[in-house]
Amino acid sequence: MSDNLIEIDHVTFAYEAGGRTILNDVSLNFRRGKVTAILGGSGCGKTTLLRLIGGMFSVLSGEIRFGGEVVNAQDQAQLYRLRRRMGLLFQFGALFTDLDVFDNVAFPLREHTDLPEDMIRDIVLMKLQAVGLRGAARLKINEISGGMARRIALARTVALDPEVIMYDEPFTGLDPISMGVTANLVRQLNDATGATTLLVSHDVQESFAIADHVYLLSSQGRVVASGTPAELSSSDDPEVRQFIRGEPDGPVRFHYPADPLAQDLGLTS
Ligand SMILES: Nc1ncnc2c1ncn2[C@@H]1O[C@H](COP(=O)(O)OP(=O)(O)OP(=O)(O)O)[C@@H](O)[C@H]1O
Repeated sequence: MSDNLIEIDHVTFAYEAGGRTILNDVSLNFRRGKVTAILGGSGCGKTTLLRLIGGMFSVLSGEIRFGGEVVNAQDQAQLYRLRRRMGLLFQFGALFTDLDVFDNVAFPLREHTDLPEDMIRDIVLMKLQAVGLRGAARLKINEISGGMARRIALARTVALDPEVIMYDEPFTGLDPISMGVTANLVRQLNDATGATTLLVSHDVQESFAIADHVYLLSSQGRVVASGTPAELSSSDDPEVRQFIRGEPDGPVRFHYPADPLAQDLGLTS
């Protein structure tokens, strides 16, 4: 059995035929049992990568393999089967506001399994326990904070014990304490369940704190660097350093390409 649960092998992708290339010959491996972070600026194709792993679109070239099986966006039966093994938490993973906390976490279990209600109850309480919110089981969604909502969404994502848990920007919009709590939970859920975690983020600090391995994507849809957080932190590559330190200008330019300002303002003769 390969060490990698998911392999992205020389993948090129555009949303429309002949349209802008979003991912440009990228290769990434996601090791079983590890937390791998995919970092990069806004619009570089991080979410797109998760969608491709989920088989929502077909790649133009290259291959995506999940557990050795080529993900084929055209094969609906295969996708249904594969997606059952994936937990996907998209940005602001919405909770159902007409259900309470307990029923939100129970939802995927009721929807996708024939488990009896007493077993569902035990699983839900265990998942809520794992995120520290068992005591909040009967609260309504409008009674909980944003940080709690994120933790409940995590509990719901792992309800079916997925082999891979994919998080898209799980830290967005959280205060620093909730962010730290959420980051630790992502790590703990990975380690406690033996799952493989993919974490898409542009938050360097939180991602580096919990990831085993990091990929940095460029705005051209290429892998700029990969390594452990320590390796990337000590990188001499100017683009890596710019991203990690959050510097506004560097190899990645602040200004979109333009004619000289003076020329645009009509100040040159
Ligand atoms: N359904 C779609 N159809 C066409 N273009 C899309 C679609 N979804 C995303 N894009 C474009 O693909 C590019 C990559 O988007 P993507 O959401 O993958 O980036 P990202 O790195 O996740 O960004 P962010 O950090 O802002 O979420 C963007 O330029 C976006 O406008």
